[in-house]
Amino acid sequence: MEKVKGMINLMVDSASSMLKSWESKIESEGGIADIRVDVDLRSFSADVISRACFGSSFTKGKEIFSRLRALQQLMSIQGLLMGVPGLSHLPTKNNRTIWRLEKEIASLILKLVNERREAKSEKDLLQMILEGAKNADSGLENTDRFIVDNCKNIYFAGHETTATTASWILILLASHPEWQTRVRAEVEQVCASCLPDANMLRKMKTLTMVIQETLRLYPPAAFVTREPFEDITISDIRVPKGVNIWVPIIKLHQDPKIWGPEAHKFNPDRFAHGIAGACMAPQVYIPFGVGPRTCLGQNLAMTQLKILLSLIISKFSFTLSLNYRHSPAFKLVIEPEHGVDLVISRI
Ligand code: HEM
Repeated sequence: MEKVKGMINLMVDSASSMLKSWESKIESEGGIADIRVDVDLRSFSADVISRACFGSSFTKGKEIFSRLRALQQLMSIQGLLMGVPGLSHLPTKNNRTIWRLEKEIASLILKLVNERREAKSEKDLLQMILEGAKNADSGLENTDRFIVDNCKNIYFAGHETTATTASWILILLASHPEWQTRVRAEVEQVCASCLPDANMLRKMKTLTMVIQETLRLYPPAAFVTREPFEDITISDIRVPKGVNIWVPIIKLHQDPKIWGPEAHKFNPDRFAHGIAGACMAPQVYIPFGVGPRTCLGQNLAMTQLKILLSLIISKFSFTLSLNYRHSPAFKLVIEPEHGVDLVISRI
């Protein structure tokens, strides 16, 4: 969290430039505009992850992000078949495109890495990955693979999930104006027309509840996966060593036996007394996973979401556009299939 606090200014900076573009659009359209926001949210979170972890901007990583997005779309077509052994080695049209994209992403990342090696920059995540690779000392091919895999992981895990969560939050606030009003009142009271800082973010209780409830109903990561290293028994199910176990987060998050009869309803108040107060079994609330492999970036994501949302809500009011079609879809993350269109006006 201490490291994340040092990133707050760059997050405010990235969000502000996106919101300026919304302001100009609204002004040019006479005070109210229908804006497709999900693409902007993705660029915003890509910019934050590029600057926070890789010391470069979104513009520089743009080609990597666009190929990762194409890769994500292709891999989601395979859906649950993804875990079937051998399938990814068949030279189908999809697989051949996936292999091409993976090669291009790898060479773009290595290009970025070489520029960094020459520039000898500060100790950000990329620098730590490079040092880790040096220490592993396992031959050039393996070293490059270590670097590429780690960078790819952070690029993808760090921006799609956060951008998608921001999309779902805006959809839910647009369709629950009473919560929009409550969050706006809190932000106005806490920030008093100043830009948000770490201390202010800590005080945003209502906004935190809204984020928690959104992550309950629309957890972007659909599954947590595990592989047993030996034969195990869970309840009365025998799971042999090496079998992939997929835990569907959404089933746990919306089980009426755990969350009550209104489990499917958007009600951030259920988190008024924390996660333990919200349900019968707090260990099933796992939007960021669980245990030693829990999400590495959850503080970064929560901070980024609070900054973005507090800035949006203090400047704009919004409703769902008639162009919006509700269709949560599994595309490696659970995202709004047809994008997010909002009708936005200045306050
Ligand atoms: C709302 C945003 C996010 C959500 C919902 C989310 C969710 C998750 C989930 C469910 C896992 C799997 C955990 C497990 O298996 O127990 C995970 C892992 C991971 N996440 Fe996130 N994540 C988010 C944002 C981020 C960000 C911003 C970053 C990077 C800075 C990040 C980096 C990672 C990494 C590196 C892992 C793998 C950790 C490991 O295997 O040790 N995530 N995330």
